[in-house]
Amino acid sequence: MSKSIEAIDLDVYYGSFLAVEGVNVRIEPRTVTAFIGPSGCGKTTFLRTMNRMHEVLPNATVKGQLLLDAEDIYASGVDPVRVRSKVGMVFQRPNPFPTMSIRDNVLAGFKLNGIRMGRAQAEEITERSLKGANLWNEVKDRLDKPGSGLSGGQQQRLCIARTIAVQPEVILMDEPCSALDPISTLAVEDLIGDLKEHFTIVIVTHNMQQASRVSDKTAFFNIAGTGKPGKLIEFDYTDKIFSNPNEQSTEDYITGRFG
Ligand SMILES: Nc1ncnc2c1ncn2[C@@H]1O[C@H](COP(=O)(O)OP(=O)(O)OP(=O)(O)O)[C@@H](O)[C@H]1O
Repeated sequence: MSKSIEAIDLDVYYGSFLAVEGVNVRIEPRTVTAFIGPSGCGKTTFLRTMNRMHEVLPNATVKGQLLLDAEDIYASGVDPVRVRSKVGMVFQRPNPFPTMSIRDNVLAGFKLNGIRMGRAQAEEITERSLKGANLWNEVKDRLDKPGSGLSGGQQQRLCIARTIAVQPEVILMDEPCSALDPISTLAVEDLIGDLKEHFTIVIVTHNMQQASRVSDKTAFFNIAGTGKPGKLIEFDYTDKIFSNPNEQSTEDYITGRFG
């Protein structure tokens, strides 16, 4: 079941430094949302608040609310580990566990959480997740081989299989194609289109073509200068952002005038 995400007056800090200020945004279930904006405007920082990864850093804090459907994930008593099992994350560089087999990589989320399962269930989850990541046909005959033996694009799809294996509701992707060649990038972009049938997806990207190809809505973040907080400037349908944005700074950014 994919879920909506809503930020209400969200401020994000590293110690006393306010990195992102006053974000209000509502992301609908089963949509793809792209975060765009110049370097340092807080895209990754905000993304990492959505599964409570931000607070893993010392003195990193958040003010405001972040609702997953109706539940504030920052309310007292909420277990961040449970949040992270519902809100999965795919990183810039494919990071399969190098010595683990392809199968064990897919099942790693269960093993790390001490969840045991029988062989039949393990096989079922492996096949379902690899099919869901458009990787099954390429690896079904070598499930016992190490994940590190795959190409970069295959490794990234293996990481996506590992993420969807635990059946999250939201998938966060931080520049998931920046380390991939154009063919692998297209494979991952196609996959994102398939995944949104089941998941709510948020993707940080520096690639304007990619944002316009894969996303339903786009959030443009900007920063007034070094040391100033990043802010969400405009959030709208991707077609609108790329054809007729409301804000001059959005237009300047997407037409390459800065950033
Ligand atoms: N671990 C950290 N400690 C302190 N400040 C940080 C840390 N990570 C990021 N920042 C600061 O927070 C601000 C936002 O950074 P962030 O990486 O979120 O921006 P971004 O928009 O994702 O940039 P990029 O497009 O370059 O990845 C920047 O001023 C950055 O220097």
